[in-house]
Amino acid sequence: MTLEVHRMAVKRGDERLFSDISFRLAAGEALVITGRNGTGKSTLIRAIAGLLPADEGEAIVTVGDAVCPRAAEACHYLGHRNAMKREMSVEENLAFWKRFMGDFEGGSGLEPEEAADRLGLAALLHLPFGYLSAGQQRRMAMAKLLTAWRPIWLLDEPTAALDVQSEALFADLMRSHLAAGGIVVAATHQPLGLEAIQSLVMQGFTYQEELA
Ligand SMILES: Nc1ncnc2c1ncn2[C@@H]1O[C@H](COP(=O)(O)OP(=O)(O)OP(=O)(O)O)[C@@H](O)[C@H]1O
Repeated sequence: MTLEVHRMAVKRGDERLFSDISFRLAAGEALVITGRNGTGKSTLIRAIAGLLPADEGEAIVTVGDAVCPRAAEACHYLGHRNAMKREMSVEENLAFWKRFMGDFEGGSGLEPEEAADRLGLAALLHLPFGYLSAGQQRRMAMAKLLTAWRPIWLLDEPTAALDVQSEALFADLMRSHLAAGGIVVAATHQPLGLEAIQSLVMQGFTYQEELA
């Protein structure tokens, strides 16, 4: 499979934040988006996820020779916020996301217990999400990625609030995802611990692309 972002431009309000953003990733490849605050990293991730309209250009997902009619359906978005209900238990939150997201063709997600276990937090499944520490909450949000198979992970500052061990755990999860034929696009100010990743530096209205 491939993810191709073709000459994308996005406006917020009346202002065009960036234009002519293009890149192509194949199965097993990762891209890190960096750049100063406010240059549009989150906006680009959200536009690829289909959560914001592109002013120009588009994200195209192909599986084999076929173009996916709705690219967003191949994507799993993890934003700044964890997107979990504080009053519901961790298990209920993960079960909701599993049902809501569903699996994309070619894979199947884990049960909530197993996903939480992968993040080393199975013992907290019965607790309301709001009782967890900030780092535990972020790890549970990562468990969400495992409950439904979506080949393209779109991650916005995924490792914020994580300790060193959790960062390493998440790097392992990303490596497994890539090894299973997934694609990772991450906006981050911190190193992700992945080898041989592509890099896109947002520079406001212009940008430069380089291979790390
Ligand atoms: N709804 C909106 N209307 C107008 N401008 C907006 C809106 N939402 C965001 N912006 C502006 O768009 C710009 C890009 O925001 P974005 O969150 O994409 O930046 P970022 O590169 O991810 O920043 P950071 O590194 O701080 O997370 C910012 O200047 C922000 O103020």
